[in-house]
Amino acid sequence: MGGNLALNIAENGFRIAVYNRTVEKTDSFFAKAGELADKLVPTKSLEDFVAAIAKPRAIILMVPAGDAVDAQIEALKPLLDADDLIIDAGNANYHDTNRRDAASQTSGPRFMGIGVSGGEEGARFGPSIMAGGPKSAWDQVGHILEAISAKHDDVPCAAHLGDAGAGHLVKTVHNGIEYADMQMIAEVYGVMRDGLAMSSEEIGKVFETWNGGILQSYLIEISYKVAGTADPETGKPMLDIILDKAGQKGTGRWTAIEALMLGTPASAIEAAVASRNMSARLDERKVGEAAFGAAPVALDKAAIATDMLEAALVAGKIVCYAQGFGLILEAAKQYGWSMPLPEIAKIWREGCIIRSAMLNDMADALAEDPSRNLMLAPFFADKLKETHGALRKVVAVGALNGLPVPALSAALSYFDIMRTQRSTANMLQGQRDFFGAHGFERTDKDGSGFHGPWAMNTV
Ligand SMILES: NC(=O)C1=CN([C@@H]2O[C@H](COP(=O)(O)OP(=O)(O)OC[C@H]3O[C@@H](n4cnc5c(N)ncnc54)[C@H](OP(=O)(O)O)[C@@H]3O)[C@@H](O)[C@H]2O)C=CC1
Ligand SMILES: O=C(CO)[C@H](O)[C@H](O)COP(=O)(O)O
Repeated sequence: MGGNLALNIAENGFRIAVYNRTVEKTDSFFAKAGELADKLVPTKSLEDFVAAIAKPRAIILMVPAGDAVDAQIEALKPLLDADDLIIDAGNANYHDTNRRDAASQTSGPRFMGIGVSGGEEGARFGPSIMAGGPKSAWDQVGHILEAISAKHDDVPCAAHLGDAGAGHLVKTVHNGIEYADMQMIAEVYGVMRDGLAMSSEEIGKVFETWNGGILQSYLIEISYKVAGTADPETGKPMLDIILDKAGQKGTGRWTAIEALMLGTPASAIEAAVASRNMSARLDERKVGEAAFGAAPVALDKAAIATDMLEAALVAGKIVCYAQGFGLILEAAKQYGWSMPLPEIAKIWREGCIIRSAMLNDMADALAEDPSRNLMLAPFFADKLKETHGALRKVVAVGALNGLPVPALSAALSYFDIMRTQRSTANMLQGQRDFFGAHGFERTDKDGSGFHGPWAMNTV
């Protein structure tokens, strides 16, 4: 990622010094830089690297999140001036970014956290960039970040979103949405593979068709490419060769943790994280299959049409984005960050992993009213009215036939709960008051702290 960002910066006309702790990697990177070599200054020590940069310096770190970032900051600090700027462009936990931002304000150098999305290709040719930190830092480097970012109709997909960890929080939620979007695609893949006995190639063709419609997105595009690719070694579909154990580096989990901490619902994202955790327990799943038999039951071909799966995905996707934007809104309130929601939707339209046609409509809907639940914006409310029946059918057919659809199911439950005024939480409040005298509000009177007659009944 770091090497590709450096090449992107060089290609946009900025001279850039580069350093990697493994010197041979810097040498081979420089040797392969071709005509961009003129704009690159390879260095072999941190001292040489710092000396090669014009003051006030701006340094981008692209190393694994956590201890490596702290270690790199500590190594750089004695070599830098107070008005120099360190930019952490990795997938940092935003609480770490808040901490590093606070520390930088007492002793310098200045600090900025930016989220970069788009994978290696995005880093090289135009990622989406979510920046947080002091406005003065954005004023120093914003023009470079905008130049290297992806463009949507010539508009840069890079923006300053707020102070301290605001950029990394938005990148984390981006990844949480990425997890849910990917999981829901995997779930409809499962219905087609195990329920409808479709081949990988057939499923790939369905995804390809969907990519021409409302679901047009990078993730649907790569899904049809993954489904349609054969293993060069065996000639079998790649999907039949890839082990069904999903990895994760932590950003999806951080999103779920953050939602729980902020008390905002992100159930589709939580289901996606839990699904990756379950997928990783292959040994336990083998024992489970031996004990109970595999869950999936083949469906009658007429039980579900692929159009219905497409509509279910549309509904699920709207809910998952509504939850993601709701989480960003809640964090913005908590930290007093500006967090321009329409701007966030706009910078996700190109360059990043969750780029999709729907983000255009989301940007418009959030511009109308950023604090409204996205599913209530007229455009998305109409889409949900058209598609929630399909979501219900897919979840029901899945449940009845052992085809797990946890993220779609979580999305449906959220939709049903959030459109129902009278929930079942009165029972929870009654239980809480019974065992702990926690008190409740009444439907027929103002005020709080009312109690039921339980003590009397149990004496
Ligand atoms: N891969 C992706 O698609 C994306 C990754 N990211 C984020 O970007 C960051 C980098 O990821 P990526 O490029 O994929 O990772 P890589 O593992 O490919 O590269 C990591 C880099 O960090 C260096 N490094 C590792 N540990 C240390 C350390 N303790 N001190 C100093 N340098 C260290 C490595 O040096 P050496 O070569 O010597 O090992 C290498 O240059 C991560 O935070 C990741 O989450 C963000 C968006 C997308
Ligand atoms: O940030 C990214 C894309 O936006 C990275 O690709 C990220 O590492 C993917 O997350 P995970 O490894 O947990 O699936």
